[in-house]
Amino acid sequence: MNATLDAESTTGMIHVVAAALVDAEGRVLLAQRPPGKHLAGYWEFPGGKVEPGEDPIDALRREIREEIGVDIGDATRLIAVPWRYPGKTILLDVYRVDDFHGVPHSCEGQPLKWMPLLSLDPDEMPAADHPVIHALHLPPTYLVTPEPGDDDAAFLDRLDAALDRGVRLVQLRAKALDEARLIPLAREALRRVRAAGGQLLINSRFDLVEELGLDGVHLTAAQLRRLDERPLSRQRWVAASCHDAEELALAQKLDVDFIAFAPVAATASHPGAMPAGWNAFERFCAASTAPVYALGGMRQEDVERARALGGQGIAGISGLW
Ligand SMILES: Nc1nc2c([nH]c(=O)n2[C@@H]2O[C@H](COP(=O)(O)OP(=O)(O)OP(=O)(O)O)[C@@H](O)[C@H]2O)c(=O)[nH]1
Ligand SMILES: [Mg+2]
Repeated sequence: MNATLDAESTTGMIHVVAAALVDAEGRVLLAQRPPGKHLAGYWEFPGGKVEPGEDPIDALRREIREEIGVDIGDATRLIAVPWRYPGKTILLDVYRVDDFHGVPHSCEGQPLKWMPLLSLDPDEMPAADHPVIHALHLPPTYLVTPEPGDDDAAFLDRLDAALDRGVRLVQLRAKALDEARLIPLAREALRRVRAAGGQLLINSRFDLVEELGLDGVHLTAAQLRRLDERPLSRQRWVAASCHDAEELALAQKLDVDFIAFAPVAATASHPGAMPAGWNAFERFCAASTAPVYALGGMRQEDVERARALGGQGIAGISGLW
């Protein structure tokens, strides 16, 4: 269940590096864990334990050479998941590798298979890998719409412009609209987001997700306090906003798929809120098992910084709209 780790419990954590090796067709390589080992039979990302004093990237190169006989080029940080199994706590530190030399083959007798990114099946992978699947599916930017004003047509034009710029994950945040306006607006926004190959979540209103065929809900921190179980099936996204470690624990208890941590920097949309800063963002990402977007005062240029600190990317209202 909830695998949030506080500072004390991270001591004794086994640091495991693993590679999501992605080929030119967008397939990812999985290896089956051998009989008799921890989590035998599950399909995992190739990798293994970092040796004492070893640099994680060196460990990744070594493990990938030993296990599947390929040399890796650039490896980009994807997500590090702190996870507690009975009797064993790991930090599953996963890198995405699109650049590798050689044809992967089984060096230790383990079965290998290439899976299309969108067909990864959580049921056949270890629990610590479930957030990694999400991190592979989520884009680096997450657009949160501003409150629609009086002009729906102008709002939808701005949405189209964001989609044209490459935004693929959108949260419709329209808390002030009554249903007579909200429902048709959500339907039209969904049509446009889908036409661009994107996904649309709605703020708060999980009750509308199935009815409108939306891709999920984004919960407020207040909802995290009220709900006692995940409001939607695993087939839909459940995201949440968090401001501190206490809210992270609530989000993880509800098993949310990803998180927006706010406010990282000062933002015009929430002028009274005290920015938490990048150091707090990095600590929050390290404690979270779920992918985390930086929210609050973010601009496109901040994507790399957020990723370098262990985040999924940036979420934004004004900076992406
Ligand atoms: N490589 C890898 N390990 C994972 C993944 N997910 C996950 O929970 N693990 C766990 O992380 C640890 C990886 O360690 P490992 O590959 O070095 O070790 P092992 O258990 O195979 O055996 P060993 O101790 O004989 O080397 C195992 O406990 C494994 O169950 C994953 O996607 N890739
Ligand atoms: Mg291994």
